[in-house]
Amino acid sequence: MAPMGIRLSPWGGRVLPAGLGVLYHLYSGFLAGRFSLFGLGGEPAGGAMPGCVGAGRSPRRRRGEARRESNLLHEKSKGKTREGADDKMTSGDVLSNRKMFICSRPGFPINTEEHVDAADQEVILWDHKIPEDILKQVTTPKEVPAESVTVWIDPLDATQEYTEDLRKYVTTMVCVAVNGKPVLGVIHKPFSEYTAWAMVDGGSNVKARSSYNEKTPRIVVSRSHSGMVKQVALQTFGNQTTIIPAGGAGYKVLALLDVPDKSQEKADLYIHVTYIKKWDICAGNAILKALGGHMTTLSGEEISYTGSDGIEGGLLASIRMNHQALVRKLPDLEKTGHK
Ligand SMILES: Nc1ncnc2c1ncn2[C@@H]1O[C@H](COP(=O)(O)O)[C@@H](OP(=O)(O)O)[C@H]1O
Ligand SMILES: [Mg+2]
Repeated sequence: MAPMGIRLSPWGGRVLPAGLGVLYHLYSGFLAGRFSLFGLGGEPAGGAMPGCVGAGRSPRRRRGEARRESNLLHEKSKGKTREGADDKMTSGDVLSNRKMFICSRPGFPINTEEHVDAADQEVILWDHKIPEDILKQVTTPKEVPAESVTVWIDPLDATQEYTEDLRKYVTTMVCVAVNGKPVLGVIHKPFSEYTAWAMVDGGSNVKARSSYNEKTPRIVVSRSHSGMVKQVALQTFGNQTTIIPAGGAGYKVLALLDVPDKSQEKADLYIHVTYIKKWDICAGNAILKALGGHMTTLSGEEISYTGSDGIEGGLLASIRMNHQALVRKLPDLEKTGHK
């Protein structure tokens, strides 16, 4: 098939093809290729690029890796979080955001972490072919009205850790929500080239582990936006509980799953107590939901992926556990002053 532009208008309001398009890019090496260019700081390898697949395998990728080794990240602060931490951004965030936005531009509202110039006319070429291994997994195609779809993109999760060269925490994420409910999530680890995806009532390439420790769980928490999470975890589950500080919301959801990547730590629960943005959590929420798990606020409310960018009520993620029983165990953060 001749290469086509990335505009997905031919797909109309069908969420399945839009989601599969995202998967296509991940599997084709697109994101890995773009990520390797993060150190370049200037123009990404666009223009004559033969397509998303080619980008993943080009000599530019090797040059980009060399630059990454030299630490040319063009790090800056976008401002402060509510808790006063630097809200960091690098050229990696910007370049990844631009490529993911353009490559996913389907005519739906897209919420991305970084700003995209509306006048940016770059065209990414791809042939709209979905690999067989993905197609055969998606068992129940769905058609939904375009107005009900929102897409959330986190072009580089764990930016703080990326600036510290803690690459194992870094992911890129895409999520499709329908009527605010997370339906399709993709979490990609560009530095180990591992991708997890799952679609609610559809397919997945990742599963839950066979057992979890509900009584004295290992709890994965933020290392850079922790707030009072350790106190909350220990107060709820006792001093025997193991706390695993880690970067990135994508990494922390993967910690709950059966992920073959060697650099991935394993945990039984993911708890976050401070404010967090929806592009950080939508993909993980969709994957957990598709696999029978849960991601809610700390008071057990479902998170709606429409409207505001962030959530105030903290986060509890679990799989193969009695989620509502866990919610009941947690203290009321407003009352205990742990917020
Ligand atoms: N209090 C807060 N305010 C704003 N963003 C927050 C936050 N707590 C966590 N996040 C964001 O959520 C993601 C996971 O955080 P953490 O690693 O601390 O668990 C990071 O996303 P980015 O790296 O995409 O900015 C981080 O910036
Ligand atoms: Mg993020």
